[in-house]
Amino acid sequence: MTLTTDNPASKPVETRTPVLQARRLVKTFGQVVGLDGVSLELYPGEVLAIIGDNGAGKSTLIKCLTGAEIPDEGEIFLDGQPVHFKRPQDARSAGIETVYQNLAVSPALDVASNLFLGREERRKGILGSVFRMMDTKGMRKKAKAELAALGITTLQDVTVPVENLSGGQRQAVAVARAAAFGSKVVVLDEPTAALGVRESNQVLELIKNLRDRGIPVILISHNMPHVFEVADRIHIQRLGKRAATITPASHSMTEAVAIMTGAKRIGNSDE
Ligand SMILES: Nc1ncnc2c1ncn2[C@@H]1O[C@H](COP(=O)(O)OP(=O)(O)OP(=O)(O)O)[C@@H](O)[C@H]1O
Repeated sequence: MTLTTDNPASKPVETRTPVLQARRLVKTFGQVVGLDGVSLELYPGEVLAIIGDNGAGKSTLIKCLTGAEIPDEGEIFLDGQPVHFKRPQDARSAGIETVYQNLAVSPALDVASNLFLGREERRKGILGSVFRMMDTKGMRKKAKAELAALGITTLQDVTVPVENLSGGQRQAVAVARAAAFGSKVVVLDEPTAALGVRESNQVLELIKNLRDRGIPVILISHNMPHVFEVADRIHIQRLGKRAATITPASHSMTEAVAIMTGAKRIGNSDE
């Protein structure tokens, strides 16, 4: 990490280019202000958590970053270049993969088919080009390799329909799908919300593996212990603004909650 301390306020200044950056995003819904000038930076090799009370603007922020909403004002940069996503497919094509809580997997399809959903590979030669036959064997082999690379050991058989898997295993498939195929950024919306303790721990390990493989992660979560376990930095949303960006080392969970609710204010907010 490149940090300098020679700015007037003698606060550390980040000199690296963020992988993904938002500058002063504004999004209104009629009279309701969803985002009120929010900035965010995601740096290479980090897990950035976004926390905030209900209605603080977490989902709206993520939607703007992933093409599901178009901000009214503000700018978004990917690898330092301005981007203007009009729909989720634009963000996906640019390498931003999002795993939403509910629509993450197709239950009737097997693990390998889910990993390759929308990117199916055809057989070589005339069987693929004319008869449009899928390269099922090849995709299964690659799916296994991808799961192994992510350290996912709970999915031995990639031919099992996803509806037969546990909640944690399904989430692992969804995350693996987002992480595969050279994605630049993975956004996870409440990935542990519906999971038990053991399954949550597996997903948290998976998030750490993604980061260790060089894929930065944005994690939205209401679960403070999970956030404090995996996040390198924590962006706190409050009333449509960034109230602060902290780290698990700089602040306690109690302080994070106090900032979230407005009981405590600190210097680096956009408010
Ligand atoms: N499509 C929409 N139409 C109208 N208002 C909306 C819409 N989407 C979000 N809002 C409003 O914008 C504000 C921010 O909502 P948002 O869903 O981003 O918050 P959140 O932090 O994700 O909350 P939660 O934790 O409850 O999911 C809220 O006041 C919400 O009611």
